[in-house]
Amino acid sequence: MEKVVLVTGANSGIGLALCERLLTEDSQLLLCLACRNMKRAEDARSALLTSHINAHIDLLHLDVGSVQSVLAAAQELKARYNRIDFLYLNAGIMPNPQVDVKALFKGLFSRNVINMFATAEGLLTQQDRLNSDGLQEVFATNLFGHFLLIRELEPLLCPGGQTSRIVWTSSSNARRSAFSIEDIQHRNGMEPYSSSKYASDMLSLALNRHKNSQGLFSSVICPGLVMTNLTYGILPSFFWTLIMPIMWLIRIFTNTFTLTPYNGAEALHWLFVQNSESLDPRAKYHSLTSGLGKNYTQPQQMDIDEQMSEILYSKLLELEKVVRKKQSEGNVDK
Ligand SMILES: NC(=O)C1=CN([C@@H]2O[C@H](COP(=O)(O)OP(=O)(O)OC[C@H]3O[C@@H](n4cnc5c(N)ncnc54)[C@H](OP(=O)(O)O)[C@@H]3O)[C@@H](O)[C@H]2O)C=CC1
Ligand SMILES: CC(C)=CCC[C@@H](C)[C@H]1CC[C@H]2C3=C(CC[C@]12C)[C@@]1(C)CCC(=O)[C@@H](C)[C@@H]1CC3
Repeated sequence: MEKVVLVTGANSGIGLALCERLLTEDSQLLLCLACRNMKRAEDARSALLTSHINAHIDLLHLDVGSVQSVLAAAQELKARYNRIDFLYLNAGIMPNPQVDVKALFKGLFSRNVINMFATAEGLLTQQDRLNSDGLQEVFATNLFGHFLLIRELEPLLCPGGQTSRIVWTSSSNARRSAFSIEDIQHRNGMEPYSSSKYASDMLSLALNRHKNSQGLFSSVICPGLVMTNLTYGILPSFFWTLIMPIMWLIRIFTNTFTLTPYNGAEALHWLFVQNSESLDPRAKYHSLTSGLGKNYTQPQQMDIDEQMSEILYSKLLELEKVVRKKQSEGNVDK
């Protein structure tokens, strides 16, 4: 039976590279590209079809940052498919990033330099805003929209007698100290990206606890530092051009500088070919590239508190109720 695979944020960067790799791995795949911009989705589909002429590629309009769009997309998916084998939750944003140049230079001459290049700890802040649903945009896009999608797709993800898999594109930038259980949307801080990725790590653990018995397994990965639209948005383009040779040089010494989307998608692809029983729910699977350019995947234990992940899960369920109520009231008003 052909596998049904859905990828969010599939039209560029790591998501698009993943699609390319999945089609090479399994030509029978039924691949669905879930994107917020249909022109970009069409272009991605055409690009994939040039190297995989007979591939079965569907498109779906999905803005994960919008409650209404997630609910409509889920309805459409339930009409189209009777199960989903793999759900890759890859769409993500890092709006208005600011690099702390002083901390960068200080870090360059410290013993922490390798960790700084791997995680950007202490280097990055972002300016977030409220979206039209009244949610913080980074939280809504990177975490909550995906949570709502999972909840809506439960009938397709837990069909009974079969296993399904969820894979989150998280980050090594996910940090416990950037997250507060009192402020899960990160309304009050300057590191919404780090907070949202830490929340996705915790949610994955909670999902495993609640859903493994129904055949649903969740994992998280970090693609390493990859040059994509997201990273190009962090510094002016002339600066990237200037430091690109340095980046490739650093790559010889740090395996986390995967740099290309193909390399960054390594752990996502690796998980596709693993059995669900062999997965560790507490591990983050890292895409790594050696100095000689060899790709591999390595698990690393996550710094997660079981109890806090359970509280986060309950808070997300509560928020789900609130947004659903708001949504149905909005529909009645129309
Ligand atoms: N690049 C890196 O070094 C790292 C990236 N990551 C994570 O990898 C994932 C992919 O990012 P990357 O490939 O780097 O960057 P890209 O910007 O190339 O890809 C992000 C994708 O997400 C889509 N997207 C953004 N917002 C929404 C939305 N509201 N609804 C639907 N789709 C949306 C984008 O669509 P559109 O083209 O329309 O904007 C795009 O297809 C992200 O989750 C990111 O956090 C993690 C660690 C490191
Ligand atoms: C090479 C020199 C001299 C400067 C570049 C410095 C930073 C711009 C760069 C250092 C570490 C990078 C990094 C990311 C972005 C760019 C850096 C801050 C990420 C935060 C990108 C998104 C992620 O999710 C992380 C895993 C990356 C971690 C490292």
